[in-house]
Amino acid sequence: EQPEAPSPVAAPMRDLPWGQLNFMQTTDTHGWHAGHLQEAQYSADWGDYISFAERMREKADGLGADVLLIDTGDRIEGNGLYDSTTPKGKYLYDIVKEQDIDVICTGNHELYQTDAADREYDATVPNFKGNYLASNLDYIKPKTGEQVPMAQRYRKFTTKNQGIRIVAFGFLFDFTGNANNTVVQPVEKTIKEKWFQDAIREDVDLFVVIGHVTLNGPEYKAIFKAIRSQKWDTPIQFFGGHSHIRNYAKYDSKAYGLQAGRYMETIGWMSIDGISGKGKKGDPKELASMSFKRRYIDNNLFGYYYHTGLNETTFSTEHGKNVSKQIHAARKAENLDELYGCAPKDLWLNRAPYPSNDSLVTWLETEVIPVIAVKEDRKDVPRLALTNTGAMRFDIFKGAFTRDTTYIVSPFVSKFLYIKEVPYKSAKQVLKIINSGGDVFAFSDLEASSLAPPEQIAIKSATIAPSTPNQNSYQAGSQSPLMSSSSTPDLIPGYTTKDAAGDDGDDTLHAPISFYPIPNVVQSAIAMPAEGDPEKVDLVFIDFIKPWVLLALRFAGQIYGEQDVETYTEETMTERMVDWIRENWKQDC
Ligand SMILES: O=c1ccn([C@@H]2O[C@H](COP(=O)(O)O)[C@@H](O)[C@H]2O)c(=O)[nH]1
Repeated sequence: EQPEAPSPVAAPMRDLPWGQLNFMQTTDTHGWHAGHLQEAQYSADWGDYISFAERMREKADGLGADVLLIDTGDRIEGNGLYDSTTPKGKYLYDIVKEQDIDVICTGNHELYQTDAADREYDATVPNFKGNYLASNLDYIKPKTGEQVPMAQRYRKFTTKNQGIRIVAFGFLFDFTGNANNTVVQPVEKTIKEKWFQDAIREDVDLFVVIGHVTLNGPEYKAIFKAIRSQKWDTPIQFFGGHSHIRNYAKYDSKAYGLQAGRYMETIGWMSIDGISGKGKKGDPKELASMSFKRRYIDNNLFGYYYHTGLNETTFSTEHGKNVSKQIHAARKAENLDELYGCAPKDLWLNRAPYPSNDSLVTWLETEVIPVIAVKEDRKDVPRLALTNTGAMRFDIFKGAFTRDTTYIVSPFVSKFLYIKEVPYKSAKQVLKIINSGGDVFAFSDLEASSLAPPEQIAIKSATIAPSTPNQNSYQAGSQSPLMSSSSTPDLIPGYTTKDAAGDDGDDTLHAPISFYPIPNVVQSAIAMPAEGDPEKVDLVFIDFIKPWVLLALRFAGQIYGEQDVETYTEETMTERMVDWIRENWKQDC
């Protein structure tokens, strides 16, 4: 772990179930490869994860079992380690490549910006040659304009110890927000292609479908149906991503899906037993009693010690230690701990109700945007300024707000745009129309709900936890074996996942935390007349939501097009937010 990371947390644990074939999954890491430096529960870094994987593989060799590593994309955007450098990801690609990942694919974040997609093709694909799969994604070469597969479409391989024959695919959900140097082909279309139809007819022991795809979305349903149409009985293991949650799905008695959360908080663990290997047909009795089991591992060193049976002296491998050093050197070189201001209290993205004093969204809407959404030559013009809430990615904790925190909270490069002098009666309807996300958007490609943070895709209503101990009351110490909850009153707050297999998936017992839904967009009314409504306003909005704003305006009776939209600020919202923090928060925490 990084020297500045807090010590891991003592908590009751559940063991990992082992099978013939075991998987470890990361997804939506978003550059958090240094781990969480303000949360002890998730404080292990990518170097520790490398040590963990190496130790688990040693253990598997001893047991004659196999361990495969999976990563399902969105490795970038959302942390200073990626976003603070020029070019972005100056150190990240070399850090990520140190992990020995068996099957890896692309997320939507690798594709929003042209340069990020270029780097994916030029660095990550060759770094994981043969293991990087792009079943429905093409890249357009900048020099020739030639459209080529981003990486190979699928992979056929046999596991080392059990000789399990696998065909693996790597998908991306039907994403449409990609820059124009990539082409995402809808999954429904891809599964009709000859190469896919041939691949699902291969004689294998297991299909592994990884993807930056939610487990319960239409894409995996279609792939499951396609495979089952040819192989009614072959086991299928899906790995998902994108919605940032811990999740598990059952498609049938031999087809399951796992999704390992977000931001290096979770390492997903999946074990399969009763599978036929070494090309054997398998004992029908054994096959009938196949078992699929899952765990969500909290990413911290004490958990890693617990699961490997090792300790501070014996756990880390030289390789893992070197990668931790590499991360530390990168963080220092980029001065990621530079203090921008001291947050006076915790501000929660989803863990406090909106609106409320503890809501990060309320803070943005009422304190920050009214000050930063300003264009000097129009500063007195009444205006409505809108941003999507998904532009914010993480909570702000009381205390140091650093260069690193900036990108953790707001990594995007969006600027403010505006449409001049929009009739107020129409402009004021935009917020409501986008937030209700109703019929207006039903007939377009524009899902209004995708403007909120991704966690909200899966969780629609508030989950209110009974009062939990203060997070700051963490006690460092060693983790103890699982005991009944009545004998462990001091659980620390964290994930208490309920999924398709029940509520015993988390490796660490936590006290539950609350989750509150937030709107898709929020609005600040600025420089409004002291009395009455203005006739016209400038409608200011973050560039990411332009298509939604134009459509909502149309529904509100005003036809505007691209030609009517002008630049409002030269700086990004993130840059202006940092200026606000420097000016408004103390410098001495
Ligand atoms: O420029 C951008 C890009 C994305 N967003 C928000 O992020 C989510 C997607 O996040 P995932 O991690 O891929 O799930 C998108 O729906 C937007 O809400 C943004 O605000 N600006």
